[in-house]
Amino acid sequence: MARITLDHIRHAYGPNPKTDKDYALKEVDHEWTDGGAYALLGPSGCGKTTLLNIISGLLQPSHGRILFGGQDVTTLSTQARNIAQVFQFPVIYDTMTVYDNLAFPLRNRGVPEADVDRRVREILEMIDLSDWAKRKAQRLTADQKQKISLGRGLVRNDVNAILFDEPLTVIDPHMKWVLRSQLKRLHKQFGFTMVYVTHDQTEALTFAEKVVVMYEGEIVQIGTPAELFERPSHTFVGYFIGSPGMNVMPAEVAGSTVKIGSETINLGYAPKTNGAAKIELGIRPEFIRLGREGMPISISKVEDIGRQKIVRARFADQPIAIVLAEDVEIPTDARASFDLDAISIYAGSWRVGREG
Ligand SMILES: Nc1ncnc2c1ncn2[C@@H]1O[C@H](COP(=O)(O)OP(=O)(O)OP(=O)(O)O)[C@@H](O)[C@H]1O
Repeated sequence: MARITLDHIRHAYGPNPKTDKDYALKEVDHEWTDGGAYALLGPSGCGKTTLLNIISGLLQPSHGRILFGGQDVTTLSTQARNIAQVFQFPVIYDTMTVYDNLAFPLRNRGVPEADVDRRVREILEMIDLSDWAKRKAQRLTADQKQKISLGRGLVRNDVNAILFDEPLTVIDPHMKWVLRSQLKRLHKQFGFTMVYVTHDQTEALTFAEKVVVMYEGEIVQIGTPAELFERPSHTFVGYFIGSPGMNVMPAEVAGSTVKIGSETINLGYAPKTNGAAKIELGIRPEFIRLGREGMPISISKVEDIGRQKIVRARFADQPIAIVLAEDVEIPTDARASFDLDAISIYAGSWRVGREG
């Protein structure tokens, strides 16, 4: 397995890119750890596939270099990069048996037959297809075929990285959960470097150690699931991660106080806004408390979602969501207070630190 270095990579599909807008992938300059499990997460069109294709070698970046374990592979073909790939739809040989499909990548590299057999049996067990080993693949359902594709991706343990492009799209919801947990376990056991593309936050947050959140061609944060939840670097991460997403409200900062409409909150520190024009305050719905004290709000709706309830309200003329445990009573004429440690201040959509 290998460390992946993305060295000042950018990509434009059209000729002569001039401004940032011309790039489907804006500058990426990161190093991904050997043996790390990364998920590329973001909405449709944000550049996930572009970045994955640059890593796999299907696409040459317009700028920058890509290195595996310190070796420049920018101009190498997909095959020469020694990676395994699992795509959204099954890529298998219909006329071969399930067993032979899984054995193919190993036999292709001259692995001794005894090792092929041991490894194929392990994978068959993992994807729960041991009983189907001798059947022709064409007789299988779409989701069984996709399990073979996954198995083929995992069968070799001498690859630099395994790349997954929305691999669970055709898998039924229960099996999705099972396979995701198995992938995670395999990662722990074998330490594969894995890159997993998805637009589904649950999938990204349960699979990955590090989630790479992309928005409009840019990586806006790379972090653990907890970091993305507690300290979103960009308002988009706040909206996109969590359900409901973070409350983001226009604000004004003066010293260590922040004003939202006519409400003033003392932060206890001065945020470093550097005179930015667009200032916002972000707070996740889980960190707002309702009680008799605090700032005025008007509640419009309470949604019961099982162990929690979501309160929809207006605060300082802004819509706001609040998440409470199911057994928390909401007082009449409730007022709201924000957990100060959970407040983030954003200047031009990016989270700012403290002055001094
Ligand atoms: N071959 C291409 N030629 C021109 N533009 C392209 C090409 N492929 C992608 N794009 C554009 O690049 C941008 C990023 O697309 P990309 O497919 O990388 O996003 P994505 O996040 O993978 O989206 P999806 O989840 O829909 O696959 C989009 O604006 C898309 O229209």
